[in-house]
Amino acid sequence: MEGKRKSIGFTYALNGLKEVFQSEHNFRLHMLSIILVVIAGYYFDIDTIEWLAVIIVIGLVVTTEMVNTAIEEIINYVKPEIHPAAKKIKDIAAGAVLIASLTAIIVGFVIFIPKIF
Ligand SMILES: Nc1ncnc2c1ncn2[C@@H]1O[C@H](COP(=O)(O)OP(=O)(O)OP(=O)(O)O)[C@@H](O)[C@H]1O
Repeated sequence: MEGKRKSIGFTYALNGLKEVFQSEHNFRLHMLSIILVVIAGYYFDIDTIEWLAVIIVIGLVVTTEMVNTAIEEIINYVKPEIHPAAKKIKDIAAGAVLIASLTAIIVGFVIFIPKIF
């Protein structure tokens, strides 16, 4: 019973991933970037620590993107009209995605630039 409830919860979580993938252009771009980074990781034979850094920033970007999308959905649901508070909340959530993405870019540069040149 407990196991079944857990698997239903997992199905809902996967459904959330599918929702974001289908509705968010940015999320699909992030997925493409992840595929390219993983290919680059294998190509340049990065070490274990470098893989860990790559995996952590990928998790950070995907998580913030999903939380940002959930926040946007909440605002669109509770405050669909124009409101300064709605703007502030969405801008802050978008800022979190920007910080996560910049962190990922910096980590990517630190790992791959010395291997390319
Ligand atoms: N209800 C609102 N009231 C005031 N400003 C809003 C409102 N909804 C959106 N905005 C402004 O428009 C920006 C874009 O919001 P929107 O909901 O379109 O997200 P988005 O840019 O489409 O995000 P994504 O591309 O991740 O879906 C917000 O960051 C905010 O500045």
